Amino acid sequence: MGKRIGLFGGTFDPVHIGHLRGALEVAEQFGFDELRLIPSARPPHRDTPQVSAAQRLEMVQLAVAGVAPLVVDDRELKRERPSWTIETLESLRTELDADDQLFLLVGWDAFCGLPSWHRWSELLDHCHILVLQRPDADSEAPEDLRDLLAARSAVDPQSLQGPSGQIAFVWQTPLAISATQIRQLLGEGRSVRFLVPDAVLAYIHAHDLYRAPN
Ligand SMILES: Nc1ncnc2c1ncn2[C@@H]1O[C@H](COP(=O)(O)OP(=O)(O)OP(=O)(O)O)[C@@H](O)[C@H]1O
Ligand SMILES: O=C(O)c1ccc[n+]([C@@H]2O[C@H](COP(=O)([O-])O)[C@@H](O)[C@H]2O)c1
Repeated sequence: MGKRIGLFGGTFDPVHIGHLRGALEVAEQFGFDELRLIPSARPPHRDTPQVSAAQRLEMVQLAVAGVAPLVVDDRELKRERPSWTIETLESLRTELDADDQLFLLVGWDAFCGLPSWHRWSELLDHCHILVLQRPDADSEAPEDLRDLLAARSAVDPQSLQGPSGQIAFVWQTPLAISATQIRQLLGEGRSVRFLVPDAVLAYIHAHDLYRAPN
């Protein structure tokens, strides 16, 4: 039987417990052999992050060290172009067996933007998509996703068959935490303890990240 591999891409500016708790819960529900967190080097649809890709990567590495099955995949940092997910999937597929199942985790807000992703109609050729709820997000799917949802949604997330091709909505503890909130708190000189792992907190302070310019 093929492996079950989860993928969770993000800007992770910085990684926080909304990402980490969701990732771990989904990994347990789906029995993933591994769940790869993939920091974007150059996120396609947003301004350049405040913190370098290398530092965002280091924070993700600190956050998941020793927390199986979460691991870090740094392939997007090695590409000299926007971090398009379709290219990440294509590159992963060249390393895997044909029957390995890939599950791309995306938060609801990211999922709603799917039709604007590079070559988006090809994504499901390579993976299943698992959508994580975000308590702070709107609940209506955009018009241009309705046909896809009607054709590809699985009623029971545990019933996803084959290496790719379906969409499922998954439950995880709702945590209304965002990296934006964390950057804002730090910019105001306030604490982000318990919103990020202690090792990430220590890294942020050691490198003086996200402080408002004097
Ligand atoms: N609290 C959360 N619960 C569930 N999914 C989340 C949560 N925070 C982020 N995500 C998802 O994680 C992925 C990466 O998110 P990202 O790194 O942009 O974090 P963010 O908190 O949304 O950042 P920002 O506030 O800077 O936009 C996206 O698919 C996003 O929807
Ligand atoms: O491939 C694309 O065109 C694309 C467009 C927007 C976002 N993504 C990916 O979606 C993930 C979440 O993005 P973000 O901006 O919310 O951190 C991250 O892995 C991005 O690389 C991908």
